[in-house]
Amino acid sequence: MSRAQHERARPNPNRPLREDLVLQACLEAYGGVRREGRLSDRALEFVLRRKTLLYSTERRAVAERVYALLRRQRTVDFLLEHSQHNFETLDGTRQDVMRLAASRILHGEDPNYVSRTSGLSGTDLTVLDRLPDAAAELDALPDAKRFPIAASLPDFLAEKFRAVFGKDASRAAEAMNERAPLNARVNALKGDRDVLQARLAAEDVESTKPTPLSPLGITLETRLNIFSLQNFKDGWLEIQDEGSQLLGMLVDAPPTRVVDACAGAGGKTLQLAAQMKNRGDLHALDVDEGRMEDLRKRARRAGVHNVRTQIIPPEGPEAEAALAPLKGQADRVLVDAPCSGTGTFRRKPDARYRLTPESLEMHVARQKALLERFSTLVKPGGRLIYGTCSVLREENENVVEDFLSRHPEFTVRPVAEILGAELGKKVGPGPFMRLAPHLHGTDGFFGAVLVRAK
Ligand SMILES: C[S@@+](CC[C@H](N)C(=O)[O-])C[C@H]1O[C@@H](n2cnc3c(N)ncnc32)[C@H](O)[C@@H]1O
Repeated sequence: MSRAQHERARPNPNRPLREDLVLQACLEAYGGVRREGRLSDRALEFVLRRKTLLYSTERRAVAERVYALLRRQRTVDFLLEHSQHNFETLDGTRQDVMRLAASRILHGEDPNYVSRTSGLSGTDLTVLDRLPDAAAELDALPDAKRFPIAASLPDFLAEKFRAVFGKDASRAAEAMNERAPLNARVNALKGDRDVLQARLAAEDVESTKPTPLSPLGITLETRLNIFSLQNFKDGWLEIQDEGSQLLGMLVDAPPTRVVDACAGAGGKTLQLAAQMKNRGDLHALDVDEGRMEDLRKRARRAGVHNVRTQIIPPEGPEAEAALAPLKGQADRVLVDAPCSGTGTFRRKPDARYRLTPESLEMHVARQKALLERFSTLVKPGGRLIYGTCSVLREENENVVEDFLSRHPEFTVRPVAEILGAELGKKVGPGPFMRLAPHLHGTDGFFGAVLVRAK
């Protein structure tokens, strides 16, 4: 790294932001999501990689502002459309300048400062003065109309949130619109989290505290780039939400034969390898070659060497043939199924706008098919663990119930029997794990443990 690059990467919270550069980068990244259909993290990465002149504080501001707007996109559009009658006919860049400014005000920034720092030549920002009236209009709407707009959810999803959370739907959606904490899991192959906390303190990480539910987790607050920490490079920690850690804990993997059927980039695979104390056979399967490659890199960093990765075809006789050697062989099979991601809106705020009733149906059909296929790998007496990062019943309880109706050889094992009564009660109620940000501070996760008769 050159001295100039090092200087730019060094966080200095007292240096004023160069607002014109920040705004330009925000417009490019937000435009990439809204108009070119890019995923938010990819759009930001794409833009920020080229903005080599931005300081780290400015990069952070760009990411925060774009995410904040994506979280509140429907609300912001309502407010602007009701503050300026011709808003919808303005050119895209002007609209986005106004959206970014309105979102900053909505998130508590001083309106005068926002107006002063948001103007691109020719953009009239007097619209911002009328936002409070539009907000009052929104508040006055009947609840059924107000909720989807205030929560920035598509109508069909707002309805589903009501079905799941009832009178807590607003609180649940609000919590999904907060920034997620930065959580990590200690690599138990290296040591415990007290030791990790001490090591991070020695590396100048400002604050770490234990996560309340997962005994493996810490929440970090730091302006440093996690990936440049020596502890990260040495495999002491993995970035992983606390809810995801709890789902991993449900597997309770013995050091024998375990299958992680939708292993992806290996968030849970590495946790399972640690549960297995690096012994036995851990089969990590996925259809995505790129993610499997990431998994292999992460496994090397974590010092994991009981994992075998296998790319499998997504369906059809080839998929069945690829799985044949594992049929009836596994003590544990984790199906961490692809899903709507409704539990992870805090981290992927744009995901909600891509979801449709049709795509949800597609997820459900695939979840049922995956559970069916991978259940055949469980040996008698073994366990099938089904999980999603969705809060919707369609993808969770209903998929499990559908499976059980066709498979009397499987029965539900209450999660409290795996996690212990105290923790089990916190992640319940009922036999399944059902996590949500407003209740647990985690991402939304579902987990079910099914046991195959001997
Ligand atoms: C929720 S993600 C898994 C996350 C991962 N377990 C972790 O903890 O990081 C779901 C994964 O399922 C994979 N997948 C999709 N269809 C599949 C199939 N037919 N067989 C196996 N994996 C599949 C996707 O590629 C994706 O990586």
